[in-house]
Amino acid sequence: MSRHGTPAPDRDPRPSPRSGPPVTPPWAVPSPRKGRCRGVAMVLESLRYRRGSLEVLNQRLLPGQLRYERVGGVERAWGAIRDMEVRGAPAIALLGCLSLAVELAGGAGPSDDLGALEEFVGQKLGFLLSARPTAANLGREAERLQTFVRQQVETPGVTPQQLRESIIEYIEGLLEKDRRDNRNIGAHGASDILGRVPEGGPVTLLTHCNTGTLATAGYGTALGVVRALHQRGSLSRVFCTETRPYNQGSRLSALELRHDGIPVTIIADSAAAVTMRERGVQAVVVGADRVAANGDVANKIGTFQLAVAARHMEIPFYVAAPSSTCDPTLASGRLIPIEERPGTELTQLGGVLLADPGRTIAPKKLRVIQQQKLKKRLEVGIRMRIERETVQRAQGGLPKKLALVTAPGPAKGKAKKGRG
Ligand SMILES: CSC[C@H]1O[C@H](OP(=O)(O)O)[C@H](O)[C@@H]1O
Repeated sequence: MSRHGTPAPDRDPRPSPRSGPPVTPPWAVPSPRKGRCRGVAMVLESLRYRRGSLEVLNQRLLPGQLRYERVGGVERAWGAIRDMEVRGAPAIALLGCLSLAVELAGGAGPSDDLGALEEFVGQKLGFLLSARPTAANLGREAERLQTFVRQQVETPGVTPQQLRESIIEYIEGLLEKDRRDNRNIGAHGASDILGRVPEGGPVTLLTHCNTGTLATAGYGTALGVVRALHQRGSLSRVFCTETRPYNQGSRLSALELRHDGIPVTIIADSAAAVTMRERGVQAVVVGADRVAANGDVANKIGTFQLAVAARHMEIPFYVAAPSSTCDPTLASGRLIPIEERPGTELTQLGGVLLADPGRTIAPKKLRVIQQQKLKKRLEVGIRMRIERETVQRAQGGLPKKLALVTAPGPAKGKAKKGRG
């Protein structure tokens, strides 16, 4: 009986749709020893490196299993990158370079000829670059490393052993640099967001994919902004898209945010626009795989529609990325190589068949245009595209002799087409 005297409705025996029975990943079951779970220290790191030894957290197994796997060299790193056991543009770059450092520490490569050692390094980096094409970071770091090696080779008196040592040290320095960069990105992003909201927050954000500790050496890029806001006491909540097909949002971002006690809610990808409108999202923050010279951004599939929805609702849209993600050699996003992934990533989930494996559009990276540049170009581009498509459809249904007045096309060389 309710307190109003009316009979209480029969209790629905099913778990509430809002919160089903919580299933804790077995590795995260608290153990009596403080700060540890089932004997595993509760620290989520994508890479564990000591000189001569490298282990990676196999992200394909998360959140069900927390398993670190040994990477003895470049070949294993290539496989881990291609199979997305380690993913995220900065983590890919770090894994590639560190796997080379491990090989060099183990004595691989020529030991008596500077030029031959330089060539060995170049070949290994070239091979690593073939694993996944879209993210810029590994390519940029490889370029910087090769410049460093050239300088060392040209330094009078340097021995092959010294060159080897200096390359290892250079690569080891990348880990700390990445963490530092991420903290700076987080601080700048947080300040900028807070500067735009009344009374400086707290703010509600929406993010896509995983750009956190697991995608970097630590702290994260877009999730670095989320972390910085949380540390300042200025984050109300972050909505995190599940990010099909590989679910980096629900499997990885939600995991690491909850792990750090940051208020996070997972939403279906298809709920993003309505969440922005109904749940008071004040900024969208995403990472990037590559940023072209004109500011075009390539990022996880689904980013473009978030940018369009944010623009429509006048919600600020941030792309958080380190300089190694920027590729000044490409004039525009149309030149960014876009990764094609197997269709099975869409039709299967953890080996379970979700769809008839007929024709699928393989999941791939998608280009978006940075919000700062969205203002006019995206708006005009979208409008013209809609107009063109409407006109084409209308023309298809018209008698041949009737003409339609069409909107002027984009100026030559300035056309901007979305992909994917
Ligand atoms: C700071 S991670 C950058 C980037 O990595 C993600 O892609 P993936 O999981 O395919 O490697 C996502 O696009 C992030 O924005």
